[in-house]
Amino acid sequence: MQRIFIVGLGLIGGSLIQNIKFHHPNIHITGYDYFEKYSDIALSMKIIDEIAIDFDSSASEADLIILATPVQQSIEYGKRLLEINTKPGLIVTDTGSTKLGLSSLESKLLKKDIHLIGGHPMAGSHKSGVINSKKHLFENAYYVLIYDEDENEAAYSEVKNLFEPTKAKFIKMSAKEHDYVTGVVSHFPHVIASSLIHMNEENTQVSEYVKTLAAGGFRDITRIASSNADMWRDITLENKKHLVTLMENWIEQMEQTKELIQEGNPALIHDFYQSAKTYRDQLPIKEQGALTSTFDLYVDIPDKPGMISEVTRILGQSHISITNIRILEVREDIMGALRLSFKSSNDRDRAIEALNTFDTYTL
Ligand SMILES: NC(=O)C1=CN([C@@H]2O[C@H](COP(=O)(O)OP(=O)(O)OC[C@H]3O[C@@H](n4cnc5c(N)ncnc54)[C@H](O)[C@@H]3O)[C@@H](O)[C@H]2O)C=CC1
Ligand SMILES: O=C(O)C(=O)Cc1ccc(O)cc1
Repeated sequence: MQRIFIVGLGLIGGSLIQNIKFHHPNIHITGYDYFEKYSDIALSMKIIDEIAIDFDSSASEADLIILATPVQQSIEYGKRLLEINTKPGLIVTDTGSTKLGLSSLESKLLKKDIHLIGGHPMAGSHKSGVINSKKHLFENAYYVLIYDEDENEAAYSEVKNLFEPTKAKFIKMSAKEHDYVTGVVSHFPHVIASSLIHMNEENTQVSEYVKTLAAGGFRDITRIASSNADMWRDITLENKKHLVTLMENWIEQMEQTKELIQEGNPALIHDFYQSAKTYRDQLPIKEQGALTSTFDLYVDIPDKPGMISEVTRILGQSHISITNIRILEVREDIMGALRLSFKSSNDRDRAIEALNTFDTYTL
């Protein structure tokens, strides 16, 4: 493979291409973004070799195209490929959070000797843009790959081999199953997170403290409401059918929950929380997944002077970089916890070892 064309130089496109550039410096990478400034940034970061003048000319020279734009834009580019001249055996993959729309073009593209392998790296962040991209972003995350046609098997292996150094865990799935599952685990929770924020804002009319006291758990559960609205508009439109069904289920469940609260039976209310806790506690949350993008480590620190600098000193001595540090729940009379973020699981493992005189834990 000699030439890759990446369309959409944002968080995901930027991260993927950084990884490819690092492991395959000889592959020529052309980049294109709707906003010129993002192409300029990507060029200055040296993660692309050249900025495309337009989609058509760079697409016609490419051996592999990566579509990393909001999903509806990627579908438009997929359709455009049916209209223009492309190299024989061209491979196309995307990074979109929904898969059915683009994958429905697979057989048409195949007739033009274009091999579509849908892709969805199930890792990311509420932060967008090439500036936040990093080559480790997909380490240990699930990466869904999608194709239907037997003739696309070789292209599937090629895409998988190219992305293997990301250290993602590849799963092959149908587009239909993918859109249903991600609707449940990712898209619908985004709707709820944004709705909770709207609810908070409406209630500030009753008391301003609703905003002031919105910390801790409320911030955790609504973090993803800070995501890019263009991206979530497209995901919502593309996965509308599942989202409407999930919303109906949710409304029904909320009705039952309302009755549970109105009835006020302590044992049943306890069971409501306990059964949720039991199920959540056995989710595979230790692994990097769609809900985490950094490798966090919690360190218990006695509330006495110098403990935080002691932790950072030990890590510094062991040459382990911290990407973020946050102090949680430190009050005068209790132990505090430090949340340290690392860029890879390896760094976190080394930190656990280096901090062996402290109690450390991961969630
Ligand atoms: N953010 C996340 O956590 C994840 C996002 N995805 C998917 O990856 C894709 C990209 O998402 P991000 O990188 O997060 O978004 P982003 O907003 O960071 O980057 C998207 C880039 O595409 C550019 N763009 C928009 N329309 C364009 C067009 N018509 N032509 C060329 N460039 C265009 C934007 O200017 C932007 O630079 C989306 O389809 C999203 O659903 C997948 C996994 C995780
Ligand atoms: O910010 C988060 O934790 C996310 O939810 C990241 C994310 C966003 C979109 C995807 O398709 C997959 C992962």
